[in-house]
Amino acid sequence: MFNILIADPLSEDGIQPLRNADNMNIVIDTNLTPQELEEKIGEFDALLVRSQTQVTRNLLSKASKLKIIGRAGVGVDNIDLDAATEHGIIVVNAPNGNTNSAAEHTMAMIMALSRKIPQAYNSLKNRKWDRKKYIGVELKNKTLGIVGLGRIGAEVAHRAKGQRMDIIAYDPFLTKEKADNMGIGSGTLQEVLQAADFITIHTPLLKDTRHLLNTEAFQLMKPGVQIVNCARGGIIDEDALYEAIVSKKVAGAALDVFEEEPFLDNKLLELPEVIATPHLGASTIEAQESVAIDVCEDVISFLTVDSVKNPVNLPSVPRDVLSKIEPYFHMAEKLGEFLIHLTEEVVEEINVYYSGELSAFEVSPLTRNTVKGLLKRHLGNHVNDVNALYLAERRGITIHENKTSTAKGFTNLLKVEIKTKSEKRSVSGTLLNGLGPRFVKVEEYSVDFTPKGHIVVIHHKDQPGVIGKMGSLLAQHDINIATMQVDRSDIGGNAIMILSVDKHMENEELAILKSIEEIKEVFAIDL
Ligand SMILES: NC(=O)C1=CN([C@@H]2O[C@H](COP(=O)(O)OP(=O)(O)OC[C@H]3O[C@@H](n4cnc5c(N)ncnc54)[C@H](O)[C@@H]3O)[C@@H](O)[C@H]2O)C=CC1
Ligand SMILES: O=C(O)CCC(=O)C(=O)O
Repeated sequence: MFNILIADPLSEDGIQPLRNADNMNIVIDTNLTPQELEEKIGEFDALLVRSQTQVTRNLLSKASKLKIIGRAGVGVDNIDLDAATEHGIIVVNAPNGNTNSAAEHTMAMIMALSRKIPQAYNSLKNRKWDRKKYIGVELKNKTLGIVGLGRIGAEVAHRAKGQRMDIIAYDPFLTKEKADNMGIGSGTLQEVLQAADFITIHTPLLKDTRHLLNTEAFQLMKPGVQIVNCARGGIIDEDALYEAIVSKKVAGAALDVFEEEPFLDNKLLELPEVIATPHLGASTIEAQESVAIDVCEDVISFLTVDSVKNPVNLPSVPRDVLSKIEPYFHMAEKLGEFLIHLTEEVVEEINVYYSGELSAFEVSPLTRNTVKGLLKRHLGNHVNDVNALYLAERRGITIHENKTSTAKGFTNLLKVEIKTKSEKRSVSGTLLNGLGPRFVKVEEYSVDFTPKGHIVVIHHKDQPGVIGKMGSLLAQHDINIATMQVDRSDIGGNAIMILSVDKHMENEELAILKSIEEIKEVFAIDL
């Protein structure tokens, strides 16, 4: 049974997939104080939130069972992603479900701002019939500057064109060609700020976008510019905006989001030029249902079959690519698990080589699995796909991915190599159609065995009688050899023996093998 905590209000229809799934114990508690949440979080496998609950490093340090955080929405700035990654907790969001609603809300804000609708409404409510005070401006032929042309920014552009506005956008990923195809202009941030009559922000809140609109940015703008923020508080420096409005540089601002949320007081609200909503961009029945369904489906899928559609702290791999590389996941992990047992030294470097058909794919999930397998020996089950690379990096291990299209006789080959201060060890595996994974090389030796069960790797001198001695010693200890592979560098040179035996080899049994003069190294690996 998985315990799921829903800590912010989610659409009841949207959480139906969770209610319908087997083994899910759902607790809905949207009134927990941060302290209460900290006390409870240790019981839960999954946490579902919107933008209100702050998922801090401190909270995550108490979340000993937590495997997944679902953010029913886009922005994940209320979740400490680094801490989640370090704890091996996957974060998923719902990037598409509220795009329309946020774009529609932005358009509603632009129109309400341009015609001073909230101010006029308030005045009328106060029984004043004032037609002179609330003269607005048309949107037609005005320039809308869009900062951040992702999903929502692009939807706003389409809608604003319907209002016959001219659009100019800035986004680090916006090419001239893409802008031309959308029938909009593009420019640098400075050009957009200088050209626009209305400016709307649609970036995430990141280190680079914090206070993107600050005093210097306001100075670049046209006098009388109007500002809309339906993205995140903090992208606009609220003090600078306040000054820009008081000095009449900015004629008006429509804000759905604020530096501090929720709040009871904010000096911007004292200004008649400011209209505001309490973070309602995604607050529609459709958006709430859609984002809740998306995260619930990912939570179920993660807890039951370990796959997700919208990971935030894992690379997202297209479904068709995933279906091609998925069969290699198990082998990648086993290669790592096997290889780490061939050294007692500190690993400094991991090289993963993808050859043959594998080289055509996005393989980073396989590298993660390999590193997970490598680290598991010393870090246990605490290491997973989410934190494997982070944990390796923190230990100063460098990781390289290499690809070649030829696979030396195999259709696909995955080779993993580790380097320590004084050693270099490697193992290669291939996936045989219908036969599953086979390990085909250990260091320079050609072998062929299934990475399963109790494996013994023996480095020895190529000399008559070694195999016999070893076989009889194992027999004396009632250890049955199931399979045996032997290869050598040259006659009388170094050789390797890979045994698969029927039981786990105890240290004393390994010591007996090591006592054979021609045997140089023995490793026992349980896969
Ligand atoms: N008010 C509300 O209720 C809602 C707010 N949002 C906010 O809207 C934001 C945008 O959402 P989406 O469009 O879905 O995200 P998105 O990821 O599709 O688009 C964000 C765009 O911002 C661009 N960007 C990043 N840094 C930039 C910079 N320094 N200057 C210019 N552009 C930059 C990115 O390249 C990307 O194209 C989200 O981060 C979220 O915080 C989203 C939904 C509802
Ligand atoms: O959960 C909400 O209502 C806020 C939505 C939002 O801000 C987002 O998706 O980034």
